[in-house]
Amino acid sequence: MRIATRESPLAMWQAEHVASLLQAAGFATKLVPMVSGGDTDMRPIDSGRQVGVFTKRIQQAILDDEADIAVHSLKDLPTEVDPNLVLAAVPQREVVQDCLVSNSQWTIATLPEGAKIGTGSRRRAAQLRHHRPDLDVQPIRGNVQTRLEKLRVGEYDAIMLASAGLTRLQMDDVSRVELPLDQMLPAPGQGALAIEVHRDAKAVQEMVGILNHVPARATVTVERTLLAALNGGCLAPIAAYAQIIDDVLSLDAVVLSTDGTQRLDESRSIDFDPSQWESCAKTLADQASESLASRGARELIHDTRL
Ligand SMILES: NCc1[nH]cc(CCC(=O)O)c1CC(=O)O
Repeated sequence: MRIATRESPLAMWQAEHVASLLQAAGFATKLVPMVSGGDTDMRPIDSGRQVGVFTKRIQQAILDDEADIAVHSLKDLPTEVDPNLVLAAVPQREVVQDCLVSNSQWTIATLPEGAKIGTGSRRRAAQLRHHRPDLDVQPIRGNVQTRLEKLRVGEYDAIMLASAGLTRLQMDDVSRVELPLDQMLPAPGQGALAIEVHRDAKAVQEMVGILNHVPARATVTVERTLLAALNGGCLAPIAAYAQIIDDVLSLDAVVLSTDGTQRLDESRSIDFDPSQWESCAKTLADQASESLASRGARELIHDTRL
């Protein structure tokens, strides 16, 4: 099984993780590393570029038969699907939270007045500004290691990252504070992996299907359906986190203005039936997106500045 992946350390870890799961199931694997446009172009991520900067090159490898499966961070995968590809599996999800990384274990509450915070994410920026309008939020680019280096040399007082990335890279020595979900709700799909396969490669789809985790698949489907319904794209200040606890599928979602002054939130739940996971997920997402849209969510996210 040829596995297409980006070359960044995090992407390589993720691909190796999927490879080891497939090996444990008896399949031989081979990594096919490649460089995506998102890795070479260091402009802020939304300055006139299309969505999918991290995923297109990897997807192309499947379409060109250079690889059998593509491993992505699900969060980076655009909600618009390529008709020639199928999402064959979403493995069990890891820690979903974001964290604040600084040399002083700062929390959102204890950050010094006017501190300079690095993030490329409007979702993170807006939630942070909502709590702390005094902070100076500035763009940052590059992979996890590059960002940590910028923090180390003092370009920023703190940066925000997904905890999943630091956990996967075993960066336990990095001084960070996990942010509570009620202050910093994650991006749709954060902490989950996505495995895409060619539409026609039915045998590969079936093999990879053993890695699919129905609760993970259902929860990310809720989050991504909501994002798509609000025309969000991966860059919008939309946060969503779905969970299944005791056969109840629940969703928390937040939509903000970029400056953080306006904030709409939504929480709802429905009974979860694993055999109907897709319709449960879509029903919950539709109810939530209608509620948010009726309160002006689509108008809020038009502003594309950081
Ligand atoms: N956009 C980059 C990206 N894509 C996925 C992750 C982290 C891993 C994950 O969320 O699954 C990251 C880095 C970050 O947000 O800190």
